[in-house]
Amino acid sequence: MARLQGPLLPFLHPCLESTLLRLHRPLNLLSLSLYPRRLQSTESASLEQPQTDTLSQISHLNPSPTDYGRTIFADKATVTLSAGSGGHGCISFLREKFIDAGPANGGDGGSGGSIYIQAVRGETSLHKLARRSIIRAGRGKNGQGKSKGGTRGEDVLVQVPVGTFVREVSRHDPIAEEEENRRLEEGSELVEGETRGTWRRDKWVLYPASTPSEYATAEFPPLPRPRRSNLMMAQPEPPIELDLSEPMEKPMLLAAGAMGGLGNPHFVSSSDRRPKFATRGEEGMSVTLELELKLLADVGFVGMPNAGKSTLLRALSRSRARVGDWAFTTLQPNIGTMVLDNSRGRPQVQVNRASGEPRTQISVADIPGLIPNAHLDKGLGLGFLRHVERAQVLAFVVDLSAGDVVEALNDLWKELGEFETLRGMETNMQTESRVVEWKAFSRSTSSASAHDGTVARNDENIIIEPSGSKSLTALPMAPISSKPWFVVATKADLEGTQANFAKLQAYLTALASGTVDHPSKRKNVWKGRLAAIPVSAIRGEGVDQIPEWTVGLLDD
Ligand SMILES: Nc1nc2c(ncn2[C@@H]2O[C@H](COP(=O)(O)OP(=O)(O)OP(=O)(O)O)[C@@H](O)[C@H]2O)c(=O)[nH]1
Ligand SMILES: [Mg+2]
Repeated sequence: MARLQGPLLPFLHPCLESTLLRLHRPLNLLSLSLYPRRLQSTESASLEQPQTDTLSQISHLNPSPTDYGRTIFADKATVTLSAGSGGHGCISFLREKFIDAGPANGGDGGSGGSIYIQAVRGETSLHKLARRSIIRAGRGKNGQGKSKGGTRGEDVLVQVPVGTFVREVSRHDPIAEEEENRRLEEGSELVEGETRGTWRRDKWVLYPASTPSEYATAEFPPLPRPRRSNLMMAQPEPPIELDLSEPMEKPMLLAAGAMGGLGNPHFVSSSDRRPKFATRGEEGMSVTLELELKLLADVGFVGMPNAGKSTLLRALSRSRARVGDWAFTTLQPNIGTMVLDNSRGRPQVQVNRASGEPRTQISVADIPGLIPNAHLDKGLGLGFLRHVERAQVLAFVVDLSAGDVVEALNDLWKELGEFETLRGMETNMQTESRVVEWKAFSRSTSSASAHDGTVARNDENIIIEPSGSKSLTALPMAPISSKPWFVVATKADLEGTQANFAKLQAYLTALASGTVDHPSKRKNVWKGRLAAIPVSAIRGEGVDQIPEWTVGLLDD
């Protein structure tokens, strides 16, 4: 029998194979009961399909604290994008049989690579950019002999989540600087013995194997003007400020690569038939940008620690957010995706009323828990509240088993209201510190300051906003109280939660009719239809209503 074992056995002895399988089956079952973890593996799947499905469903919604996917998240990033420099021009001469000193045939250098940006669905965080402080596009290759131009440098595409705001912090544009230098030089008088255009020896390349002394004494013609590629015309006007709130079909140019240097045929003249120099490629520009996620997700879960937000996210999406029965299990937002499903495994297409874009999914953010006095930076504090501002619709997740839900909802709203008040004060202080005001300012200073800051004139006051300070102001966000919201009352599977839910419903009815004040204590609050959805996230019951309700609010 031992000799008969092997991969060919089923082909050679099909009758033996089936008997062997029958013999082995009880053994397999035994090993499964010894290692319960393997119940979810493929072996058991083929044996008892329906039971495994329920088991994996249960383990997905009630996982052990160690069963989670690590989330890496960053909502801000500062990166310096450096466009590729051009390759150098080449110094070469034609050489063939019977032609030992032919004409110049050095190729031009290739232009540098450019940097593009594209907002795409599927990206949810800026962490990939946050850990890279510099992004460089490829340098153009140098020109070669036989009039071969250098190849272009490699382009770089930066993909960011939809809802990213991009602002320029600073830029270094060598071509603009050189043009400015030339302008100043042309305006000045020539010093005796100086010839124009040769002042930048470092812009030239000499033939290979030339010595430094030859380089120092070589005579160069006037340096050609710095060249800008046609692509540079498509660059956004500085300072860059982009609100990428929609997915982009095509990437957008941010920084175009610099032009390559000129090969030696460009410098052939009647006096110098065989020029032994070429120009270096232009230096690529670099621009430092601050990227910030303005829109985190379509729906944001707001709740006390341990309310069951992460479990709810697991029930709504395929997220593997960490769940644990202690406070602050979640420290970074987890973003999940709810697929708008017609229950037949095919996404349902709904048209987004605002943009006309087809909508097949909704992104959901499970935000860390909020505790009383979070607005004073307690718990995860202000960092957390920033995420709430970035959701389009808020879902207040309240635990039906943890005391009075109406009180919990009021506490949550109180924190949000206090945060908004603080936020307003902060914005005012920021504006005040940035704006320096002079009364009866003389007009002559305006042109000088236009170079390094912006000048605005309102009647007799002139306000100068110094651009020297690199910190950008906080992004303007929609007020939290103006966002559509609803309540998800979770843990409805637990005993005695019905009365609590009834109380919540009565409160929302009173709120809608205006008999009680809005819990945020703010004016201009959102006045839509209020709803409380009872769910048991751990059993995955009642959660189907959430996508439907959210789409309604998003389209409102
Ligand atoms: N019975 C019951 N328990 C639940 C339900 N949802 C969550 N839990 C339990 O509540 C505990 C906390 O759940 P989490 O999902 O981690 O709560 P969270 O709001 O994300 O907590 P933090 O991340 O710490 O803010 C876990 O032990 C869950 O198993 C539910 O619907 N029913
Ligand atoms: Mg959590």
